[in-house]
This record gives sequence, structure tokens and C-alpha cells, in this order.
Amino acid sequence: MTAKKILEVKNLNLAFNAGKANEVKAISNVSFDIYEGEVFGLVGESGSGKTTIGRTILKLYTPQSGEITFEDHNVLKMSASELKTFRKDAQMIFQDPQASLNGRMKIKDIIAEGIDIHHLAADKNDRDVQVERLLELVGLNKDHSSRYPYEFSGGQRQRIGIARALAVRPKFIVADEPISALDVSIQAQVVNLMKKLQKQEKLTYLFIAHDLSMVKYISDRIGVMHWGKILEIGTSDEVYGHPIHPYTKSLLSAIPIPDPEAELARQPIDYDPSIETDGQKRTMHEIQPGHLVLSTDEEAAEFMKG
Ligand SMILES: Nc1ncnc2c1ncn2[C@@H]1O[C@H](COP(=O)(O)OP(=O)(O)OP(=O)(O)O)[C@@H](O)[C@H]1O
Repeated sequence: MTAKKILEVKNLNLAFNAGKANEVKAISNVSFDIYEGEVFGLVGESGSGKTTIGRTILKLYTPQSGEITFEDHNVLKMSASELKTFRKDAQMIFQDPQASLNGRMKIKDIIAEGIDIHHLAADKNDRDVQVERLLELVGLNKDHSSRYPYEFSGGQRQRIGIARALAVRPKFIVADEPISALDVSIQAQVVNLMKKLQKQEKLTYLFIAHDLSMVKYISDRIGVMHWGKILEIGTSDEVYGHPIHPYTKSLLSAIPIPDPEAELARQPIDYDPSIETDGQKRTMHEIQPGHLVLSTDEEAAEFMKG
């Protein structure tokens, strides 16, 4: 991992329907950084705010407060030309490849949409060549470029979604639960492909997932979310090997173990969320180098002893 930050998120707050009776505080004071060339995994149960963070970073939602910096540019205050570059550099891979591909468009036109918008092809032939290269890159047959999405399986459609994201040669990708809609049998293939492409194309990912084993496998560092807050951040090995926050401990204790004997002995740990609702002020404390936990000063001192 290089030391240069590609993305900095500071004190981000976002509420849907702000000020109304149905207000939902989706992100509360969230801060984290992503370094160039790393995979940062965001895990947490459904509704914890993962998708909202991903979409806010890509400027699809506007937060009430906070800062987002991408390659030293303030994302929330970009000029039109900065925004155009940002829209090329930062891409998204969606959860449901079925819903995210326009069924009436040929694969080659879906993949080349960004190439056309950003004028990245010299001519029609160059466009075709680029699409063929992308199809091969994601493990699909280049002769299938004139087919339609319905002619492909779920896993193949997600490969098309990946090719579409890569077409504009991005630097950063928000992958929002890219495998959750796929058959378990092909989830690993798609994650392996994403991992290979990340290395090969020197990409940085924000990888959103609630499947903890996949996120551990692909991520360099992990942020654990609950109720709109990031509770713990650390390297995958640290967070999985030495979880500190009671919520992370509980989350990890719920993962089934493939070994039958170990599975029988597994003790799920209950979580008492009063640690989040007692009204005390909590900030991120570095308990171990690079391993941060949302806590009061007293809790942090206890965690450090532990
Ligand atoms: N457009 C919206 N309008 C109102 N509330 C929303 C909207 N989008 C999300 N929410 C709410 O914001 C909270 C966070 O949702 P979000 O989708 O970010 O969670 P998530 O962790 O990504 O969940 P999932 O894994 O189910 O996608 C939830 O309470 C959700 O109901």
C-alpha cells in the first residue's frame, strides 16, 4: 500500500427528509481515508448506511455537512470541469446487475457509454477495439458484444457491469455489494476477478458488503458500520484477528465456521447497543497503530489495556 491518500472523508453527516417527521439520520459524523491502490471494505448490517456513504462520495447525494476530498479536490465544491474529470475517475459497480443494465441496449453500447461521454475513442473502430479488450479483460467472449443483457447469466451481467465501469479507465471504484445478488457458487469468481483487475489496473476500491468473509478476503482495511456510524477501522487482519468494539466482536461471532467441531463450539456474542445510545461523546481513538475505535477517553484507556 502506498501512503498517498486518494480519498478523505471528514465528519460527514447526511439525513434523508431532514427536518421532517420521517427524517432518517443515515450517516453520523463519519470520517475515514482511503489510500491509493488499496481496497477499503465497509461492512455492517442492512440499513447501517453503507450505500449512502458510497453514493455521497460519488456526489449522488448531498450531505448536510462534512468534507469529501478526492485527489486533493473538494468533491462538494467542484467546478464543472473538475466534476467531469471526477465523473470519469470515480465509478460505481452496482449490486444488481439485472437492474443496472439497460435491457434494450447492446452490450457494446452499454460498455461504451462512458467512452462516448468522455470522448475516449478516436473512431468507431477504436471504440469496438476498446469494447473487445474490456470484454476479454472481464472474461467474456468478445464476439458477444452485439448481444443483449437478457442473453447473459447473473454472473456474466455483473462482469458486463465491471467492464462498463472500467471503460473510462477510472482510478477509484465504489463497489456496492457487487456479489450479493449473485448465486453463491459464482460469488467467489466475481470477487476473484475484481481482485485481479484491482491489481492489474492499479485501482482503488471502496468495497461495500455485508458478507464478512468476502470482505476480509478482498480488503486491505475495513471499516465496521452500525446505525450510521463507523465504529472501528483497521487492517483486515487486525479487525478480524483482534476486534475491539463490542459490536465488531458480536458481528464476527455470528459468522459460521466451516469446520463442524469448531462450529459446534462457536459462541455467538450478544451486543448491547447502549454503548451507542447513552448520550456520551465518542470520537475515534487509535488503540493500536492504525486500529481505531469509536470510544470515550475512558473506554479507549480500557481498550488499550486489553
Ligand atoms: N432515499 C432514501 N430516502 C429515505 N431513507 C433512505 C433512503 N436511502 C436510504 N435510506 C435509509 O437510510 C438508512 C441507511 O440506508 P443504506 O441503504 O445506506 O444502508 P446499507 O447499510 O447500505 O443497507 P443495505 O445493506 O440494505 O443496502 C436506512 O435506514 C435506510 O432506510
